[in-house]
Amino acid sequence: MVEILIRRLDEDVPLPSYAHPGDAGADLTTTVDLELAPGERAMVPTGISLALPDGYVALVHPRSGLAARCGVSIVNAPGTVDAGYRGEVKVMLINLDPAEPVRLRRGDRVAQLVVQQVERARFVEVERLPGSDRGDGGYGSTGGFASGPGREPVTPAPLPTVFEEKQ
Ligand SMILES: O=c1ccn([C@H]2C[C@H](O)[C@@H](COP(=O)(O)OP(=O)(O)OP(=O)(O)O)O2)c(=O)[nH]1
Ligand SMILES: [Mg+2]
Repeated sequence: MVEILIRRLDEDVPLPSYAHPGDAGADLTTTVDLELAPGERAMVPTGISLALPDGYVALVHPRSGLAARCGVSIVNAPGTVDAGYRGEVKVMLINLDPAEPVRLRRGDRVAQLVVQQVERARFVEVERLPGSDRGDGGYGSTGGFASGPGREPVTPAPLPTVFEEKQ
């Protein structure tokens, strides 16, 4: 078990806690009351900052209960808390419900922190990559969608290039 140094930025803020032994995610709470209209997002403070050991990351994951009951998710899920980050951990909540606003109170559990070891990579540039069974097949290349064929992945339409004369 890894030890993580933690600072409370707000009195009474509970430390992240695992609801059950064996849980992967430790719950984070909001330090503010907030209301999110349908489609609205907010950067929600958790009142804690961390010093993760080198080689670790903390990922800010949504809670499935909030998602299932209220349609609340995290815009950048999972958020990445880098080992060197010493600022307040924040949660970018979004209300994806098309009709209902959602109200959250200070102390409500709004996200869960998953701590993981990470591998750092050295990126080695080459002219040609080694072949593989999959090759460049992706984005549904193996089939199996209920909607069947005929629906293509959405790709952005190119914007017309506008040249502005500089004076
Ligand atoms: O859900 C999140 C995501 C990020 N962070 C903090 C910790 C993280 O180390 C820092 C930067 O996050 P990220 O690298 O995802 O954002 P960026 O847009 O790349 O910003 P930067 O240029 O500061 O790296 O913001 C959070 O508190 N919560
Ligand atoms: Mg970054």
